[in-house]
Amino acid sequence: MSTLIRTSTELLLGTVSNGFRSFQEEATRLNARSPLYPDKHLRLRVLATERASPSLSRTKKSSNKDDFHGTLHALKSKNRVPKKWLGQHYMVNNEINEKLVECANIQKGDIVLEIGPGTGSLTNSLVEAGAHVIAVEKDPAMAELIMERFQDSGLVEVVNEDFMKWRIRTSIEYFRNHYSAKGIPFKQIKVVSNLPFNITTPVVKRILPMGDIFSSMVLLLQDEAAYRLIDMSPQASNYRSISLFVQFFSVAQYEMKVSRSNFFPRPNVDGAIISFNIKSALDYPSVSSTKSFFTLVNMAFAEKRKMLRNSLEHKHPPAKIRNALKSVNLDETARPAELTLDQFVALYNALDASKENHPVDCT
Ligand SMILES: C[S@@+](CC[C@H](N)C(=O)[O-])C[C@H]1O[C@@H](n2cnc3c(N)ncnc32)[C@H](O)[C@@H]1O
Repeated sequence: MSTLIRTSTELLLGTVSNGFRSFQEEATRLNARSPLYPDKHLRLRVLATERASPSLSRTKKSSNKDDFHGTLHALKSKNRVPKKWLGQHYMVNNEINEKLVECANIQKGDIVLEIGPGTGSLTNSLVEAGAHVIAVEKDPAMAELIMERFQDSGLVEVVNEDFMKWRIRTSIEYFRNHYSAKGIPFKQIKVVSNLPFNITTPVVKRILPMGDIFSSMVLLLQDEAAYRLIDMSPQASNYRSISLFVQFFSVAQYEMKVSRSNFFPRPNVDGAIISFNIKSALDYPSVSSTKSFFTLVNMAFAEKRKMLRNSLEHKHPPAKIRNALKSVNLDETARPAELTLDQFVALYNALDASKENHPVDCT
């Protein structure tokens, strides 16, 4: 079973009115003395954020724990350095957190899985909406921070694990028992996360096929990745096998663009909010095996510009592919990016049916 860390002490941040000088002075002081800004490039980005985001500059005297200064203070409190390899770009605009909560339609009593809670700014908005949050954080320092922060809420369970290695089904079963022992009705889980950009696709691939556990997912991710996931129009430059995967398992929607100036440290790209309404298995397109369907799709897209009759030839003889293409009204020169999901399903089923009609001769 994964390490479950129950929260222990209340907020370490307090108010941020304890003598913060002007932002420029503070940033310069930290740059000189602390490993918080370990390199020149990061320091420059911090200053650029200040220049590009006057609304954040105005929050200098604010006591909001999740604004720019609150986040800086939380990180500084125990010398926590933003780790680039963990995608630690923290949200410093609470309006965006509230937008994520709104897109996920969080209601009191909902159970939410948050991947990468960081300093807990989104977690806090979820808790304020009345959700029970299971927060999976890879960085032990951030797990400890969030644990301390939400100790008294009784609404946050912190798991210090790499989400990519987290055993979802076993762990959710554990939480099902845990919540029912506390008299909390267990229902399908909503996923809400400001994701580290580098694990976007693997997270989507893990969550979407689990429609029996998860009902929806709202992600803040890299804008470019967002288009790759939701572009369902054949021939579009972003159209690829992951777009078909998303469409197969969910109904996805682009909600809004999020400027890079809302994060600290500021990333080199903008973000976007995408919501996924996760389908249950009954609503999947009809194929004999989702696994072998996606093997076919991936094989077809491995060389996107190649004709299907060539890219699928490792799996099926050319005549069989030609016949299958013809039987579903596709040109024999068709390429993968020209097919809709429905056409891929029809092609797969035609190839699958001809397999049944012509069993391999073993004599
Ligand atoms: C983009 S930050 C978001 C932090 C916070 N939710 C916010 O909105 O400010 C991503 C967070 O995910 C954590 N993280 C990175 N890789 C992870 C993984 N594989 N599993 C769980 N958490 C991860 C990072 O440590 C970081 O706290």
